[in-house]
Amino acid sequence: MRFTHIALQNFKPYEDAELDLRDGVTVIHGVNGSGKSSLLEACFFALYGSKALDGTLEDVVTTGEDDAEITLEFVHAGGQYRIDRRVRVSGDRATTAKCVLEGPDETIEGARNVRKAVASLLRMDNEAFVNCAYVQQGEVNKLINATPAQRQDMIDGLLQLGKLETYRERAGDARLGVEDVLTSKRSVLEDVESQIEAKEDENLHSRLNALESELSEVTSKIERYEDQRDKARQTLEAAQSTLDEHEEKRERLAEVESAIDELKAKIADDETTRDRLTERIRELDENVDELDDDIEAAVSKTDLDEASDDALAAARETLDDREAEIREELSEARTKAQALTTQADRLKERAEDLESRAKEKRESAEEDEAAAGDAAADLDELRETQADIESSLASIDETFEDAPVDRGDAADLLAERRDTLSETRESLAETETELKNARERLAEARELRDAGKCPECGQPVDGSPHVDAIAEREAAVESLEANCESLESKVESCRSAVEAAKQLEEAESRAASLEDRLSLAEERIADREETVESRRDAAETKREEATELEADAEEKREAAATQADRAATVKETVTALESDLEALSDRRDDLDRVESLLDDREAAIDDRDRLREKRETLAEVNDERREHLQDRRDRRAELREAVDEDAVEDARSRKQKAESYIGQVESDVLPDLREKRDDLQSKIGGVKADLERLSELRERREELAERVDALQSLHDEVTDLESTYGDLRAELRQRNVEILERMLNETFDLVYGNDAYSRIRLDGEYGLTVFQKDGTALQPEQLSGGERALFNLSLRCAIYRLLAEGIDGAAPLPPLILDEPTVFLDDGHVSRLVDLVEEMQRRGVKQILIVSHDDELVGAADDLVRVEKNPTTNRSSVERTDAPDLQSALADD
Ligand SMILES: Nc1ncnc2c1ncn2[C@@H]1O[C@H](COP(=O)(O)OP(=O)(O)OP(=O)(O)O)[C@@H](O)[C@H]1O
Ligand SMILES: [Zn+2]
Repeated sequence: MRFTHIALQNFKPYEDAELDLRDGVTVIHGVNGSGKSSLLEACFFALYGSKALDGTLEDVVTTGEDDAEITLEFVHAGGQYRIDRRVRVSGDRATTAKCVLEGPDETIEGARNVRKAVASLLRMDNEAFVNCAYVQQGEVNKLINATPAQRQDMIDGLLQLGKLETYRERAGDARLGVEDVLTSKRSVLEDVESQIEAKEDENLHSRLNALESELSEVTSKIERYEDQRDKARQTLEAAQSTLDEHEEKRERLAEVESAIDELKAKIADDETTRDRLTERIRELDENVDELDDDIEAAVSKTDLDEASDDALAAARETLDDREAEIREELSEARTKAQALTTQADRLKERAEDLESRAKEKRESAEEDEAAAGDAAADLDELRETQADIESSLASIDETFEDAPVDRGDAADLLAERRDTLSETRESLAETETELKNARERLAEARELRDAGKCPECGQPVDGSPHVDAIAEREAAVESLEANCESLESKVESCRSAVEAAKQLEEAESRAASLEDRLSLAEERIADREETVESRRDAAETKREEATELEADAEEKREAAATQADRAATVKETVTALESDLEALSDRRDDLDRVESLLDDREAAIDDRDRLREKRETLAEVNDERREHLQDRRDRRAELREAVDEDAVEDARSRKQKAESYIGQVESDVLPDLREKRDDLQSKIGGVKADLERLSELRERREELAERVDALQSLHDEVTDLESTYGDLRAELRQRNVEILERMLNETFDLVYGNDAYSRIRLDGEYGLTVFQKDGTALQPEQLSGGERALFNLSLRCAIYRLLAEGIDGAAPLPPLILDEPTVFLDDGHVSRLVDLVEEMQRRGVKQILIVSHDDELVGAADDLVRVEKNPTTNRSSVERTDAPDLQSALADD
């Protein structure tokens, strides 16, 4: 197995690192803390995950980062493999977010699964890996200080000898299991044997014979008694049938007698009924006579010729015709009365409607009249207002007769005069300023002159060439003062002119508003005049309309009265016709009475005839009954003779005797015998079952004996197997111990080469002893630090070789990894270490990874890898230094 590539991201000090690993010796170098050990740890972690860590999972993630990723590629047994792991930190916990092993045949996911797969590929778990292939920094004493038992476990584990122990234990378990079964089967067999003995002691066959002969005796007794009993039953039955026969005859006699009684009673009954019928017939005859009288009286009330159905029908037809006529007339009269009443009502309604409309018109006329009155009053007021406004306007117009402008131009005049006033004021102000300046200049000139200087230029002067200047300035002042005065008076006159124009303007605007009011008043006057006229006209028209409507209403009322009168006349006709109908109904009632009397009479006659017939029938029936009665009496005489009392007595005593015999046999003798028989039968059944059980037990004994023999031989085999596994392991271990001891001695000689020690002994229990030349034994712990380091290296390399040779290339071992192996070594021993590395290579170790600063080891490298840490970012990087540059790289170091 060889690593081919490792890639890291945020693993411990690494930010982003990638490295191809090749065959041969790779030396990783760099200063302390640059990240060399971390690179090896990364390989180990990639293979085994958290189990490969001393610390916790979050330690592998670069402090301050959330994710770390590690990818390791390797070849193994000719296949390419790749492991990807990602660790994620969240909060203060880290978890494996991804873990995948891609192999040539399958892809495995999940940290546990990947770890198991790696352990089975390499045939070593993480512990075995550090014990064999990966010599960690500072772990010099681990194997030296271990107890022999720990060493034994470790080396047995690496050599898979532990499996033989497992098999031996399993064989042991199997042996114990077989022993358990064997013991229990044996005790069952003993139990069965003692049961057989007990059964054989019981003499089962002779007991069976005795019981069977007793049973046959009892059975024949039972048969005899049952025979006797059956005979008694026959006797009993014969007696019983004699008794039954007599009983039946007696019953029949009783029946005949009661039939005779019944017949007699019925005959008497029917005779009574016949008497009653005769009486009833007589009553009905009388009833018919009475009805005849009634019919005659009823007919006389009608105009019937005779009391017959035909005469009745004819009379009814006449009545029906008459009724039809009356009803027709009646319906006509009713319709007409209804029509007239309706007309009268309508006319009355119409008259009322017209009257109310006339009333409305009159009321409306009143309202119009009142409105006209109001308008007329308004009109008076408005005319007064009009006159007032007109006189005000006239007085304003008078004002304008003397004015410089006409009404309408006063506003313009005012504006014009105001402009003139302000212009004049401006001129005045300018002139005043000029005057002030002139006065100042005059004063200056006078001061200069008084100081004897030129008033013009201020230079001292002789004579008075500039006196003229002062006179000019005085004249200017005077003229300006005169201008001021005239302007002031002009301002005054302008101001009063403005005042006058203002008054005119005010009068003008007042006149405008008066004119507006005047035109408004005129409009309203016109409006009121129109209202007065139109409302008065309207009132007149409405009154005329009202008069017309009232006349119309009067007419309608008269027409209504006429129709009401005519309706009353027709209603009288209706009443008369209705009383005619009533009279007809009376006559119909008379006819009904005659008819019902005729019906009664017919019914009475029918009744009488029916009763007569019934009376006849009864007489016939009674005659028949009397004949039957005679028959029954004859039969009774016969039956009385047939009953024989002596025979009955004899049968009775025979029956009694038979009954008592049967009772005794059935209730005492037979049950006893049967019980005895059942008891015997069940005893025989018991003995037979015992015999069967005995033969079963004998069969079971055979089976058990066979099974016990088989278990015994199985037990012997399993015991053999158990001891074979134990022997085999001891033998193999002994062989391995011998080889390991040889290899250890070879390696130790190679790396130490000191004359003080003669050899190292590894005993069967993996105890280690070092012998000095003089034969004194030393424990490895007693060696010096450097010696222990060399001893440890020798032991590791020996184990590695043992495995590599023992496994015979079937599963090539992982690379040999040494972290700082030179720490305790002096220069001479470093050279020997180089020899050891070369020797290992010669012996077929394909890939060796060494972390070291040592120049000599660096020199022995096929490949040199340099690890550096950026001092500012504190992140490590890794770089391969190719062989040609090796020397120069070393020179810099
Ligand atoms: N989780 C982490 N995040 C960042 N840096 C870390 C982390 N864990 C360790 N380191 C840093 O990595 C460095 C340790 O690296 P390592 O032990 O590989 O150094 P080394 O080159 O083997 O040193 P030496 O020669 O002293 O053995 C230390 O500087 C440490 O601060
Ligand atoms: Zn280190």
